[in-house]
Amino acid sequence: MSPARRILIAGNWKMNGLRAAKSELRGIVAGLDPTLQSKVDLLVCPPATLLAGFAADVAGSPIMLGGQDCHFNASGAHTGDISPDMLKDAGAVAVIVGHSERRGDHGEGDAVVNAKTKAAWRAGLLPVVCVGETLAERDAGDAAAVVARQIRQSIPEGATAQNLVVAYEPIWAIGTGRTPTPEDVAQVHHAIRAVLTERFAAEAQGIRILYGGSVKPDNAAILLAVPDVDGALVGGASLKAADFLAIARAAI
Ligand SMILES: O=C(CO)COP(=O)(O)O
Repeated sequence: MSPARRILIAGNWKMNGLRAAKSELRGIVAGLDPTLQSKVDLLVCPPATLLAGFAADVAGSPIMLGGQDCHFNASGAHTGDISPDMLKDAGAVAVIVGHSERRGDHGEGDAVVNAKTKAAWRAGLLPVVCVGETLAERDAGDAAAVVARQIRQSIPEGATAQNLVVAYEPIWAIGTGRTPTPEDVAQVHHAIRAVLTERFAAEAQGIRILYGGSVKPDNAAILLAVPDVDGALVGGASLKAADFLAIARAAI
């Protein structure tokens, strides 16, 4: 972690959470002590159905809300899709794009992720662009190369330290309880920083790169201490306020 980059702990609730889950959000708001607030940014990405209802609960707190995906158009005939402008209108300040579950379940390639990133920018949202290799790619020794290619193709020109967050999520580590070694995480994050530097020069030093994939309270400190890891994108463990806060505390 460079002191120039503020730690970001983001929770991706995925397709989990009914209105009653508001109690967890309230638990996060209540658990934010001054030390945590001064050192860590917190982002909660609930299902889109909960965003507008959650906005009132985070008002006046530094907790940010985000969407989990967006369409690349601002509006139009796209049944079932949600535009970045709609997310913003509902209270989001950020949006996850290119999550491997979107890439896998919905066939979204780098070009679509690139278009969604631009759409997020147009709406004034902070995109969290996800990249990560499959187990076969990791076993073939291609993890860094695959991720570098995704970074080159998924991130449009014009990225800055303020308008982009990258999340490295090895697909085989998501929801499995398996994580890469700190050395493996360091190698891929270093490769990501190198490609960002090649493309965005000095701006790259300020772009936050999160690690995601089976981050839990008991492994968070080790993962967050890895060089070039500037925070975490947390799935399952973000659903409980106590776990999410424990991960955030492990970062400081
Ligand atoms: O995909 C993830 C976050 O976007 C990671 O999920 P888990 O933390 O449940 O492995």
